[in-house]
Amino acid sequence: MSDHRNDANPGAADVEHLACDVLVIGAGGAGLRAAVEARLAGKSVIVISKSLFGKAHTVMAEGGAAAAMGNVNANDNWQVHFRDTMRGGKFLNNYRMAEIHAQEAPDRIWELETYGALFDRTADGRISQRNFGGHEYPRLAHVGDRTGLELIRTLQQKLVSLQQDDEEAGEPAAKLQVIDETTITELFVEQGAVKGAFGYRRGTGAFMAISAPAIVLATGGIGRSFKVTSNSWEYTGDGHALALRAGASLINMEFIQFHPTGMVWPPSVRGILVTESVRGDGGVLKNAEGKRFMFDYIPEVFKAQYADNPEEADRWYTDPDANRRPPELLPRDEVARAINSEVKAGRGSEHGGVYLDIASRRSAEYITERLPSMYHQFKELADVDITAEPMEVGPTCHYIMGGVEVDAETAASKVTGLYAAGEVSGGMHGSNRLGGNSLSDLLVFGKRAGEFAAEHAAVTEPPKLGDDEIAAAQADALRPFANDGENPYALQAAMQEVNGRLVGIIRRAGELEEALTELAALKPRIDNVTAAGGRAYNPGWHLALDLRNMYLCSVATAMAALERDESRGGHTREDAPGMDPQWRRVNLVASLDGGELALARQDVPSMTPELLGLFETSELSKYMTPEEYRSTEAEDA
Ligand SMILES: Cc1cc2nc3c(=O)[nH]c(=O)nc-3n(C[C@H](O)[C@H](O)[C@H](O)COP(=O)(O)OP(=O)(O)OC[C@H]3O[C@@H](n4cnc5c(N)ncnc54)[C@H](O)[C@@H]3O)c2cc1C
Repeated sequence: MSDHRNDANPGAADVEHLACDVLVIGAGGAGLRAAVEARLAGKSVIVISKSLFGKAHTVMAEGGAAAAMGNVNANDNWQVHFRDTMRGGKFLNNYRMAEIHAQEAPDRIWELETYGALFDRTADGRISQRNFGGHEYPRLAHVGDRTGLELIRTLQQKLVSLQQDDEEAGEPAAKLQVIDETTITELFVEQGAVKGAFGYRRGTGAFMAISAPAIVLATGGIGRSFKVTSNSWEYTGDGHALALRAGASLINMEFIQFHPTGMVWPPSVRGILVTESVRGDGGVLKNAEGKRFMFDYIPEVFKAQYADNPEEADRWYTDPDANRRPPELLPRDEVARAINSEVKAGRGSEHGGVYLDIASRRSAEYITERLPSMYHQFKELADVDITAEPMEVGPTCHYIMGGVEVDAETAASKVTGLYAAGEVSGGMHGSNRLGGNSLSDLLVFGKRAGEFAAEHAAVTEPPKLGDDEIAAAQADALRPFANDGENPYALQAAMQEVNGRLVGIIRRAGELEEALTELAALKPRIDNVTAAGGRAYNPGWHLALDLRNMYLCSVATAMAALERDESRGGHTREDAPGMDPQWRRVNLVASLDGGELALARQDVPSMTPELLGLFETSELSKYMTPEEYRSTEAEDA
């Protein structure tokens, strides 16, 4: 290895140059599905991944992928899935995305089996589907509680098969390269269109510039901006920030999902996810007094669908058509708030959570067969045998509903040639995502992003990157070595502390203002963050570069959370409880204006009469203004 890689001041020659038709940033489900589609369209593709290939969040997904295949309950269909998704998102969803998602998810799941996936089966040999919060029927296609592993394994296998098809290039992977352990730090843009990206190899610190007329962002979420999170180290909002800096917009960044059940003990594992499948398969939540408390927290809008007594709730598992669902399976925002309230009222568990009990309700064989990863996770990390004793759980930052504003049909952002799919995109889930809807979202819109990125590349001249812009990106990446400020870990901890204390599950206007002031005070410190040592294997330097992305996302979230003075889905304002129908018509759109974040209000597009007709007027009236749902009645008539 040449010694330049430890040099904090290399010259412009120290940059590896690559080119392709479609550059995919991120190798989770969305990125890999996009890459498959773009390659199938005949385009050359490069996939970049910050972590090891195969180690994206998608691989961690446990519960399953939601798709209305109707295998377990024949009453299920795309219209019911669409309704559930809109209800879960409290009707703020981009309705067209929710419609496309519900319609196309079954095909994307079946297609995966043609790529080699094998989902668990029903007794009659069809793909099995399990219950999950907010889904009216069993809908999650799954492989035990390791569904994401099967998804990633299959997509990787498909990529490898596509790498074998290019004899003319001489090198099998020439037209479908995967470059892992590489972080993209900047996008190159000219006259409103993307033309490439800049990054560095994490192992060596070597720089890379890739020219491409079409780029798909598939970088996942922002969880690492919070201390207690189910997200792993690489989720620092890079794609969100890259999009902003390139001129794209982010919508609804105030909506962050705190999953109700993360581990709370021991401290070293706090935040690690406890899958919702535990509740889907019969687990119930109890407080320190042994009370099954969720019956006390069923909101008015959900009373028709959720049982108000344990007998009916338990009967639902064997006879879902004649009984209402257990309240433990309310959408995640409701359950997380309920747990928060129990703990606050002094009825929490020993370590500040509540109890999740499946041991007293299902046999040990059932638990170890249905939830093998959970069994091992608790045994190894907490020395708890979940077949014999309850788990201690509490809310953990899990998913961001906000993200890059995209066109529903094409996944295109506002910047020409820039597409976004998966968790980095916004709109699909409205104010709250239903469990299982992310894996299906990333398959449906990953495919679309790949398809339309390939289409754009086909009609666009290969771009050229200028030496000056590459040198500027390189100088930005090297700045932490020349700075004389603070350690990046201390700054990340400070930012996490502000977000956790002031922008968490329950928010108040005064605290959000305080958060914005405290974040602003962090800005010059982040600009002056210092990296010590050389460029090879230097996680401190990597974090120093990630910090500015976390900062932009944190400010966008706090600004939007302050502006939206109502409570909806993953945004709860103690000083503005309840949903306001006027706010249901508003998306908050963040963009950069002269380097500063600016927020604008934008109308939520109205649903078509056909889609509105899928709901009872009595339900629409809980979310919409009278003019909105009455105009529907008039159109229907
Ligand atoms: C523990 C856990 C369990 C979950 N269970 C479920 C479930 O059962 N069902 C469900 O629907 N959802 C589930 N989710 C959510 C779901 O897994 C994620 O939302 C989804 O996988 C995101 O997929 P993605 O393709 O958008 O991004 P990811 O899978 O998160 O992949 C992002 C990729 O981008 C790369 N990347 C990031 N930044 C950069 C950069 N700057 N440069 C280059 N590469 C970059 C990363 O390295 C990674 O390869 C779960 C999430 C977690 C954390």
